[in-house]
Parts: sequence; C-alpha cells; structure tokens
Amino acid sequence: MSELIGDPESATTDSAADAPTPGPAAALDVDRVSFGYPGRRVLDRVSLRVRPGEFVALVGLNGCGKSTLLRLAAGVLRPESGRVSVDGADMARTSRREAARKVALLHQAAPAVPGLTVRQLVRQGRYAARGPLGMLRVGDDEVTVRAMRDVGVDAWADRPVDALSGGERQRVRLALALAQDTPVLLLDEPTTYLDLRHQLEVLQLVGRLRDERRLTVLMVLHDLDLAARFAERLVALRDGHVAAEGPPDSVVTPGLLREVFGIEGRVGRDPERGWPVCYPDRPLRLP
Ligand SMILES: Nc1ncnc2c1ncn2[C@@H]1O[C@H](COP(=O)(O)OP(=O)(O)OP(=O)(O)O)[C@@H](O)[C@H]1O
Repeated sequence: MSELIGDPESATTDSAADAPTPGPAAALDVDRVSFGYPGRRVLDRVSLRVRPGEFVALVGLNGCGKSTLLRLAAGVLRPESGRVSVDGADMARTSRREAARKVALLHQAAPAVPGLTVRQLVRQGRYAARGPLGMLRVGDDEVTVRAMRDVGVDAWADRPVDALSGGERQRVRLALALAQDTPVLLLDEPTTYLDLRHQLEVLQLVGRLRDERRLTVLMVLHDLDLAARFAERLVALRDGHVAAEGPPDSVVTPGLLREVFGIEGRVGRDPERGWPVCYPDRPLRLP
C-alpha cells in the first residue's frame, strides 16, 4: 500500500488554486547507501541514479534487498550511511509529508481495511499531498478518479477492497500510488497476482505515464523478460551490491543468469521485436 499521511476523515476545502498540478520530472539518487536490519547486513555502499523521466527495473534473487532499497528511496527507512536524494534534496532531512509529495511507493501486498471501498482507499493517496491539516482540496477528486481510470478500476469505485480478488486489489494499490501524483514512482512487484494481460497493461501504463508525465520510475520486477522489454535500464542486486547495470541488451546475458540468479540458461531474442528473452535451464548447485 502506498505510504499515507494525513487524516482521511478530515474536511474538504474549496480553493481552486489548490488543485494538484503535476510537478517537473525529478532525479532519484542513491549514493553509497549501506543498511542492515539487526544482525543482518542487507545493502553495502549501493549507488544508483534514476534520471528524470527514466524507467529502471531492479532485479535480483529473493532477499537480496530490493524492497529495502525501495523503502530507503522512499524515505521510509533511513540509510546507516550514504545518502538518498530526490532532485538534490536529502530524503533523511525531508519530513514524511514532504517525502510523500515527491515519492509514491507501491508496497508488496498489504491487508485491506475491512469495508473500505476502492474510491475511499485510492483517495487516501491525496492526503499525502495535502497541507498540515491533511484536508482534501478541489481537484483531489479529479486526481482520484483519473488514477482509478488510468488503472481501469473506476468501475469498482464503490466496491469494498476486501471483496476484490488478489489481482484486482493489486491494481487498486497501483491506483492509490498514482493518486499521490508524485514525480517519482517506486513500484515493488506491481505485476504480482496479475494475469498476463493485466501484467502487460500495467507495464504499458507505467511506460505511458513516464512518457506523458515524465514520471521517474524505479520498479522491482521478478520477470526478467518483462523487465528487459519495458525498462530502459536494469539494475541487478547481489550480496548487497549492484552486480550489473545498463540497458537490457547488455545486462540480460547468460552471465547475469549465472552470477545473479544462480541458474544455467540461454538468452535469445524475440524474432520480431528484438528484445532479450531468457531460456532458463536449471539452477546451479550453490557453493
Ligand atoms: N523488517 C525486517 N527485519 C529484519 N530483516 C528483514 C526485515 N525486512 C527484510 N529483512 C531481511 O532483509 C533481507 C532483504 O529483504 P528485502 O525484502 O529487501 O528483499 P527482496 O530482495 O525485496 O526480496 P523478495 O524478492 O523476496 O521480495 C532479507 O534477508 C530479509 O529477510
């Protein structure tokens, strides 16, 4: 679920001047960031930069620190050392409210509040962008409806979220993140639970929003073929370090399958479109 700030039950104000406007594209910089949980080192001097309006996919084995890196990038976690900044502003010195105006984070699945409707949940994305009293303003409903429409969940606006399927809920969570209307979008496995059609739709939507609104996107994806097809650049994590990064053509190789994913396999090309396609054979025996 998107990080939320403000009181969802507070009143609506009516100043047209407060209508939300999309901000300019922003750069996300992770500079030599180290982080661990008690007794477990996760990231060791990791650096990565997502340029304004760029779409980067973060890949790697389960537990390698992808979600942790996204949470650091969103300012939810603080680095032990190093710095995360959005357009030069240090996220460690940015209030949660201000951070939520710059960066929206779609978490891995979070439980739905019983009875909360789709519209109520998606509208909560607007409170992150609000003033000190967390009040809704004119234009917020428009952004909420636009976010629901973009993701194709507007027909379910009055349905309770806890009565939706896993894939339907995942799309609602994406609408919630979009409703924050931030220049930077961090998506943690946004295609989880989605059927093939909706996986493609979500990734196409993110690509379109990047083009139209110059969103800066950092997305965790487990499906290397989809990552290679949709992202401009891939960053692969292993053992707390960036093991590989670059355009899909140069990163998605048998060496990446071996070194980062511990599998033997081949990489071919889509015969018509030319993008890399993985043919995994077997897991390698762990050392
Ligand atoms: N709150 C926590 N407390 C302690 N350890 C944690 C916590 N959250 C994550 N970890 C550990 O930190 C490591 C990195 O976790 P993280 O969720 O960032 O991995 P990930 O790459 O996103 O994994 P996955 O692909 O399975 O989602 C894992 O070993 C995990 O067990």
